[in-house]
Amino acid sequence: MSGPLIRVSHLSKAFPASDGVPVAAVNDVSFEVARSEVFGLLGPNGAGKTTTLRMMLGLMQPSAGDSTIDGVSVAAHPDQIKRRVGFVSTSVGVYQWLSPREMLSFVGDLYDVPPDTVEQRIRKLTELLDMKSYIHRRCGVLSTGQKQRVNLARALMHDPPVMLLDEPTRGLDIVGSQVVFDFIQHLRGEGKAVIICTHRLDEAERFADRFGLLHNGALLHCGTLAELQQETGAATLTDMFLQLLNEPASEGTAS
Ligand SMILES: Nc1ncnc2c1ncn2[C@@H]1O[C@H](COP(=O)(O)OP(=O)(O)OP(=O)(O)O)[C@@H](O)[C@H]1O
Repeated sequence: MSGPLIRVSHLSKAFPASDGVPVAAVNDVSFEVARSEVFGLLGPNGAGKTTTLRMMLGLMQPSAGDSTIDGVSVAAHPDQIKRRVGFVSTSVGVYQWLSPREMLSFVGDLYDVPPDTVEQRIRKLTELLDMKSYIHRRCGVLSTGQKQRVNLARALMHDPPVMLLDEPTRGLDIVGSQVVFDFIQHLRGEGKAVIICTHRLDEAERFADRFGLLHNGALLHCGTLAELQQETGAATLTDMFLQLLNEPASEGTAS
């Protein structure tokens, strides 16, 4: 289908708070991501990144707005979203007692991928992510970097058009991080639409095509690095953020 693979429109989430004033975790956020495009959704702690991803995945009901993945609305068809999205997060664990091979095969079954295709994909992903030496080892004994490779492979087993990555390099060394960057390049080459949430602004600057800067639930800036530089007058994403953080907080509570 043509048009952006991801369309987030006027997405909002307010949480009730103990003092009675609701917290606007996400406030009227809209953006789009095209095929083969990598979008960096960036923001300091508590900016609303994870809440945005959770709503996009259909794991949390928005207070307002909607998001569509490959033309399918999460509000109308939450059950159809998971087939269209791969999700990588450091908090999504691997199954301790299964080997990467068994786990990938299990995930393929879960998504009704035909057995021949499951085998093909396991072979391809094992090669792509260089997992051959530990593909039969129990996941529980793998290193953090090896587990993350299994997680990346798992997210691609059902070959979704869209990939969401939440802090994919957290806890990884320079080699592990490079594996993630290469994986992102691979996704781009495969025509996926990719969203990455990260605090590593230096990394984001290297691999993302466009950026959305979230602060207190609001998307304050959205565009390419050149566009953001022009808009904010700052040279780097880090400088842009320092500038944002120094602005008086006007958001944060729902109206
Ligand atoms: N279930 C919840 N109930 C109440 N408040 C919540 C809930 N989930 C998130 N929040 C609040 O919403 C705001 C946004 O949280 P969110 O986890 O989306 O931020 P984030 O940008 O992912 O932060 P971080 O980078 O620290 O992971 C925070 O103020 C958080 O405390």
